[in-house]
Amino acid sequence: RTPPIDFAVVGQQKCGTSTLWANLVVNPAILAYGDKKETFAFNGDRVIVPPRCTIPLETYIKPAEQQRAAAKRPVLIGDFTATHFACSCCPGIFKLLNPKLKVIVMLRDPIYRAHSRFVEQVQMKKLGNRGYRQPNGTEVGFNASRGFAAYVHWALPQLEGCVQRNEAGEDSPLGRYLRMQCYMFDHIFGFSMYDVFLENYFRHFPDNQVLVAYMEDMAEDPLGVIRKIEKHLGLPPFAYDKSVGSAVFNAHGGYGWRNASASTDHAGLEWVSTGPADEDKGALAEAIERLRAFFMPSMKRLFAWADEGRIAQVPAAWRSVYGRSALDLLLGGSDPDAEQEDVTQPERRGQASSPG
Ligand SMILES: Nc1ncnc2c1ncn2[C@@H]1O[C@H](COP(=O)(O)OS(=O)(=O)O)[C@@H](OP(=O)(O)O)[C@H]1O
Repeated sequence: RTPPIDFAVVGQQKCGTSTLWANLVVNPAILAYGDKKETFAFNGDRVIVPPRCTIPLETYIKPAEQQRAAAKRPVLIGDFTATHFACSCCPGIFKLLNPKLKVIVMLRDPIYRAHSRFVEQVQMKKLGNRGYRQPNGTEVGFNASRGFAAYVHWALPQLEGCVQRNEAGEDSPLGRYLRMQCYMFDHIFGFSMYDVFLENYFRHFPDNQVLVAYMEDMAEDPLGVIRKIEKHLGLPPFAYDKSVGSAVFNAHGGYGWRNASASTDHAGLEWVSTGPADEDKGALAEAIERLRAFFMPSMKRLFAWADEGRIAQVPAAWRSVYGRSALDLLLGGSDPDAEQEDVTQPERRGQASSPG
């Protein structure tokens, strides 16, 4: 039996997956499952615990088989649901569906990703509410008008508390699973804990079936990223239109998977204000420093995997932001190779512009 899907772009949510989808589906050798971006087949948009891995798989397999037959040409079918990354049971289901599945993970600076999701959820008036038929996530009860910095202080203690409570399991499979669930309850910060979710995929798939790409690289060299993906999928290079990379999809100010903004007038790495509370630069700087410390251990694991060749080399800016703690700097002195960025000034990070 031919597996229903050949590849899956599993996320991460808010890391440029819509742009990737819009660019890739131009290639006649590629079909998006169901001809749409998100299937949400095994995980929803927000806090879904447990995710939907118990759906009758037949309902997923049959439409894919029909789509393949209807194509009347050899195609690779891919599921582009960006929330399948932060999903405890998804890799297991995918492995069942296709043990040779090619997995693609797109990542982005974790603070920018979190901020992008925060802005989107505030603008869509969803932040702070409980999703339909979903359990209480970390955000529930938070008054979104209090701004990003306040959300950091609201959410991080909850995440840290959850992880601490479950640290007794240490490295046991149960301990790891419980800690992953902590992060699944917060689609703002928890979903940026990339190492935990990547490790979950590595537990089910060999390294060479998992390609990790970066939004920062896509912003700089879109065709370069597409070529890497084609290679990963075993496809020859396709002659894309010159317009590839000239648009950014699903960006703030123009949400929608099919909604394109010109990349010349829109930088994806942009710090956006959601209201008066976000104008307090001191509070923002303190919150960002807290986030940097929060993500640092996770990011250092990614750096180690990149150095071991398990994943592609991370964007250089990540190392200067997350590579060294204040203590490292104090004890180790300055690193002449690492350009130190002042992460307390969000407008100086990447191509960010000043809040407000
Ligand atoms: N090429 C390129 N360069 C820079 N930035 C880019 C690019 N492509 C996508 N983006 C930014 O990615 C964010 C949308 O990510 P997703 O499409 O994965 O979002 S979603 O999960 O489908 O909701 C969204 O970020 P924000 O605008 O900060 O919200 C996009 O602007």
